[in-house]
Amino acid sequence: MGQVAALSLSRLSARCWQRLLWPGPARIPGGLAARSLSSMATSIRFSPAARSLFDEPLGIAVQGLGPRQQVTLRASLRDEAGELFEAHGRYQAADDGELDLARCPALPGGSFSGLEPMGLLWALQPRKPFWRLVKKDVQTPFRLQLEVLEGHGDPPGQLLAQAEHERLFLRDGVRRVPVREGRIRATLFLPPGNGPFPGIIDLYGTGGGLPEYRACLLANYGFAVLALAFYGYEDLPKEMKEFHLEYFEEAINYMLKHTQVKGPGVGLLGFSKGGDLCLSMASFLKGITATAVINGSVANVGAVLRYKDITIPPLGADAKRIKINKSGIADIVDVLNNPLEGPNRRSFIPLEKAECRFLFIVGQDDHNWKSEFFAVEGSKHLQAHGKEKPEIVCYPGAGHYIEPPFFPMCAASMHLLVGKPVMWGGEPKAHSEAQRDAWQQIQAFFHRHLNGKPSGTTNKL
Ligand SMILES: CCCCCCCC/C=C/CCCCCCCC(=O)SCCNC(=O)CCNC(=O)[C@H](O)C(C)(C)COP(=O)(O)OP(=O)(O)OC[C@H]1O[C@@H](n2cnc3c(N)ncnc32)[C@H](O)[C@@H]1OP(=O)(O)O
Repeated sequence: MGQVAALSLSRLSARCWQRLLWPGPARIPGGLAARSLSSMATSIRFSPAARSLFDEPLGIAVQGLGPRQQVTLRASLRDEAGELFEAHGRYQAADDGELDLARCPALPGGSFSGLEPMGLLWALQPRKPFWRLVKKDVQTPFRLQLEVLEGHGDPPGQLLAQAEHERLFLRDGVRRVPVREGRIRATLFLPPGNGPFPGIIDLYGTGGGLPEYRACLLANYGFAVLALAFYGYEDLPKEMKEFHLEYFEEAINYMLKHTQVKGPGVGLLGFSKGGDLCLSMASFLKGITATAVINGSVANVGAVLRYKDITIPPLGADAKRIKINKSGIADIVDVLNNPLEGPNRRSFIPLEKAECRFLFIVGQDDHNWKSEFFAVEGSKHLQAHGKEKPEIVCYPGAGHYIEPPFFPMCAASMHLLVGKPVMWGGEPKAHSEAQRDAWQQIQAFFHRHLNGKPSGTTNKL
């Protein structure tokens, strides 16, 4: 093995491989031999070294650069559909030839600028228009590729170093249990050990399928989390026409009967359409202690809701209120009718019937609908009926798709109800900061309200 390889190998950490590419002999006047290897071997250091959880910060540093050398760092990953997501940052090494993203600001001209240690992740953007980063198989990691390129040119200069890092979804010991009990179509994530653990039911919105990634990331923090499908999955209804709360009631009872789920009640976490379903569950069903809604509606939307002899119609909408933004993409923020006006009030969810605590997470630049208006009106409604004031956390500059930390912001994608791409809103940096804070707020809310009683006093259904 050549000297370069030997030198390179000596730098390899046990768990983090990197392929040093011999940059070729330095073009030194007079054709002299290349500079000493040590000055040529650039290396990348991740912390943690080889793998980390997707929602955890990742330390990134580059060593072996020249004093104040200008380089471009290019991050990329391919999702499970093979679609490429990329981001790059322009940097200048310190006087000692080290570049630590925690201490060194990105210069203008990249995907982001300023001191952004995680910018290479949250600024990832797809080559395919209207594509969103989702993780379908949470048992495998995303493989993050990082390249260090000479200079700030476009196209960039020669490759100085590259490395790979795995971004995981399941912490060691967290169990993934498919649930096909009765009509329930779900996946339960259980922390290591026997529990019992505070239980949460996690609902995404319009789109069908069974997104598991938020549920499993949450289970990494000690919750038993049930990712619940409710249409467009296996033998569930194919379309969003009507929902029966009895299906969701079955999921609550499944959780409260589970030996590893702590009673007396579960938490609900709902995003978008999943949010108003959680609010309806909280209003009509028993066994719910805490409900967190991310950019949800306080009116039933998109499909008829039924429970026993009760029917809540979907809030009306008017396609004429669809705007087209300067990029030619649909903006549906005004499409829904006002649930406080006239017959639309029949769609307002009777939150006053709920016996749980509420948390509303709001992206103030949400363009799917008026999430802040919904949260404020929900709060007024609860207080007007003598109920506890809900927690409302608003994030300026955050759009509709508030996901777990470091998911890149999706500015626009196909809205399966509208049948065309829509803009979701948000500004990437503000949206990323909102995701990090919201994730902490949600965990704290559930720990506060689900861990209230010692586990010995639980009374299950
Ligand atoms: C001009 C018409 C006017 C109409 C007037 C307006 C009337 C209607 C308006 C009413 C007002 C609003 C009422 C209700 C609003 C509801 C609010 C919301 O919920 S907004 C959406 C929130 N989204 C989510 O919560 C995500 C939910 N889940 C999913 O998206 C999916 O589970 C999944 C993508 C994570 C995976 O699903 P799966 O079924 O496995 O995916 P599949 O490969 O079958 O793809 C299905 C379909 O989904 C799209 N898709 C898939 N992957 C991606 C991706 N990575 N990025 C972007 N889009 C993706 C894609 O379109 C797929 O369809 P294809 O035909 O295969 O392209």
